[in-house]
Amino acid sequence: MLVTGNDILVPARAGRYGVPSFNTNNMEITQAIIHTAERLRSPVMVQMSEGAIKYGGQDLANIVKDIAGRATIPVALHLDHGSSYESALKAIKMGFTSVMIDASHHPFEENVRETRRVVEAAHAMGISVEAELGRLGGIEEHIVVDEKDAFLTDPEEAVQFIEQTGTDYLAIAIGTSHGAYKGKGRPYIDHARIEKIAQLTTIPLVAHGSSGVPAEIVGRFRASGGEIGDAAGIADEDLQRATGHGIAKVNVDTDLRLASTVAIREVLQQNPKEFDPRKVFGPARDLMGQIVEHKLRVLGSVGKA
Ligand SMILES: O=C(COP(=O)(O)O)N(O)CCCOP(=O)(O)O
Ligand SMILES: [Zn+2]
Repeated sequence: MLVTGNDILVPARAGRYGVPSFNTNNMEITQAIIHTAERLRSPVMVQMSEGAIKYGGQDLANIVKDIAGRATIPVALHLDHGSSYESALKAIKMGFTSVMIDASHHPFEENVRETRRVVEAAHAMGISVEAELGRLGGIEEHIVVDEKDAFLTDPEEAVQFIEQTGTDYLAIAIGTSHGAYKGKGRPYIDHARIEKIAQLTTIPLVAHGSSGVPAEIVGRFRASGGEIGDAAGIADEDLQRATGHGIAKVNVDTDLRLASTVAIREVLQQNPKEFDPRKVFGPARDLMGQIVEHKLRVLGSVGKA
């Protein structure tokens, strides 16, 4: 059933498990996410960025809402990285049940103002809100403190921000970053910072940039003709530690992108005569389903629905 983000994330924070929020850009990705979560009795969030809305629009939102609405598990449709009040309102009109306003690149006061505006409007319509404080970016473990503090989320500021905005959940910068290159080797995650923020706050916390970029998928990506550099993702153990300390929403996009591309490349390479799209997109859906299953198990949300 289609629910709000709070319906999923408040229990997750209380239960000290994480719920993945997977990005979607088409029907097969959406099916892989929701059908796998339903099979494993897990709540799940499906998110569309502004790029996905540009690409699939109301058609794609309707596919997500329809599959979510018929599912027997809680599913939220979330706007990822909404860049403005207008973008958040547009998503709510499209039927999203959770919206992010990402004003983290603005100074604190402006971020508060922008976020509070969206919170007031969204709450009036029963929609949950995610905001962001601090800026994503991989950090090298040896990085000097003041530089690291320059963009990681300050725990005291987080308390102020939540009080002043009323946001339902908060994306925090803790060393993760978007994409396939999250640092040299195992990215450094500032667990002390997560635990400090969790001690001072009660709302669900969000980790962006949480794809694992599994070596096996990267190897198959290369073997099937893909070009990718020194890719690295977030270790499962880091996610498990973080979800035990307040992280309730875990964003994953890159892993699904890599898996779908690997499956498509492999099918076309091994079957040069193939041109039935179902024979190409079907295996992509299956491999993405395996990625979804792994994440649900790592984050501990299996059986929570
Ligand atoms: O946190 C993440 C993804 O993290 P990941 O790269 O580690 O999967 N996201 O919010 C996904 C952002 C996707 O935006 P766009 O559709 O514009 O490319
Ligand atoms: Zn993100």
